[in-house]
Amino acid sequence: MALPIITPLVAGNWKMHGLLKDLEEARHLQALLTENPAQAEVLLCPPATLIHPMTAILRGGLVSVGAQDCHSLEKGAHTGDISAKMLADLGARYVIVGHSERREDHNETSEQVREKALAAHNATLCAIICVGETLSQRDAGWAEKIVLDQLAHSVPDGATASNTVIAYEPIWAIGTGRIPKPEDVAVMHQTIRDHLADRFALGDQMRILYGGSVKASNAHILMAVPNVNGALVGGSSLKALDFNGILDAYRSK
Ligand SMILES: O=C(CO)COP(=O)(O)O
Repeated sequence: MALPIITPLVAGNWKMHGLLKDLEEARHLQALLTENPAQAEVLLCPPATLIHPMTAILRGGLVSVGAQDCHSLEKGAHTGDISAKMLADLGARYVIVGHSERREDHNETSEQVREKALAAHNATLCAIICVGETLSQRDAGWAEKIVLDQLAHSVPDGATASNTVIAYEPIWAIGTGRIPKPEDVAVMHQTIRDHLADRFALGDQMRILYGGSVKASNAHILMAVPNVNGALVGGSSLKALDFNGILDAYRSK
């Protein structure tokens, strides 16, 4: 059977970095991509404060804008929270949910992540649902079991290849400069693919991103692993030149 053609997604997660002046990096990235396009969809997820001005700068270009979290309800008395509908209203097209930093900092459970992903779908946003194991879980040989459990509870039943992206981010690789062996990435992404293909009609076409210390120097290796359909990038997405270097993995030589 022929393999489905999947358009890769390379997404930058700015986390809690970025002031108005840093929108210059988004503008620069857009210019670099226009000059030398990549065979991938490109996305920046800045802090909520920058979503609206960033969409204004990037309108009509090759870089989309997303958010880093949303509330599971559409509106209500939830001081400080932002709904998926509000993010869509600002021009966001994607929202990251269940990042390990939110699972840790805000005690988010997989069930809450699933509710957020559903809210994203209802607001016509694509949910980037994050999963990943800690180092002690990997060392104990539990990595696949942990990730399968997160997938079972975090990915809502209505997920499709167009409204959902999975990001596998081993927690011990985030911000550490350490990356898993490509063969370990291959095993985990195959495990995720099998789960998606079993559960969803077009699960074989859902994008599965790798995240954790992706940079220009390792992107070619990581992006060539089977079932890796792009990257979720933290630190190396903050500077246009660094992020553009990662996109070289999706440019012809
Ligand atoms: O958490 C990440 C992206 O969501 C990865 O962060 P780093 O690329 O900085 O390791």
